[in-house]
Amino acid sequence: MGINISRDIDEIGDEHVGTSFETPLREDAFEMDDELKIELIEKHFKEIMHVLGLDLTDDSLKGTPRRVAKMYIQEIFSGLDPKNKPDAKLFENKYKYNEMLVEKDITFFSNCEHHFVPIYGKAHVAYISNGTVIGLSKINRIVQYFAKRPQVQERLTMQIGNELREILGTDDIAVVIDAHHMCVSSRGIKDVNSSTVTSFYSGKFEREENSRNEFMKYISL
Ligand SMILES: Nc1nc2c(ncn2[C@@H]2O[C@H](COP(=O)(O)OP(=O)(O)OP(=O)(O)O)[C@@H](O)[C@H]2O)c(=O)[nH]1
Ligand SMILES: [Zn+2]
Repeated sequence: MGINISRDIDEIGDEHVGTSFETPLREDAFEMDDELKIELIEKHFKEIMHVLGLDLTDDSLKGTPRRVAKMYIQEIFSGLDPKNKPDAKLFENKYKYNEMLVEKDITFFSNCEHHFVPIYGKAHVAYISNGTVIGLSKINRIVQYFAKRPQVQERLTMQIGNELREILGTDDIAVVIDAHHMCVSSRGIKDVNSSTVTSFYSGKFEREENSRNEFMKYISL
């Protein structure tokens, strides 16, 4: 495929201003297949290591550019590609369970889009059924899918909330994320104790303090 990555990077420019909670992606982001992406990242990561002065003939280092490239595409940034989006298995709410369902302490690992170092923490999610029920593990999978992108925590929170709202066909969704940013702890200000809390409330969770308080009680933040 004749994709010139240097040209593509130059064309991004400085003007891109995100207007929503969508991850800012180039329009042709999915024209490259995974193998080509891995080859290109390998090539460019090799150059970064070379510039750092590392000896790429060293036994332990020579496989690193490809390892990093595979890890980016197949693991830590796999959530950029919609083909990796989890199928959400839905069931009819036969038992007429009308209270909130809370899936809490969902551990996730993401990466900060400003520094490309880890963000890790817990997501807590609640919804009130509008006739359909989602398989529990699918909630965790949705969190993991959006975490596997370069992220800011605000956007991650909103992407999870919005996806659940669409899949479940209800506005009654709550998401709280409590996370550590290694760009804050391991470099820069080097604060190892602070964490960041973000929330998404819609429907009853937005309107009714009682619903929010009940959710808070369950996740005991
Ligand atoms: N709002 C928000 N900011 C984030 C998130 N992750 C990292 N940041 C911040 O993004 C900012 C980038 O600021 P810059 O001043 O361009 O980067 P920097 O010079 O490396 O800043 P320092 O981290 O203060 O050294 C930093 O303040 C980070 O703490 C996030 O999820 N949400
Ligand atoms: Zn950062």
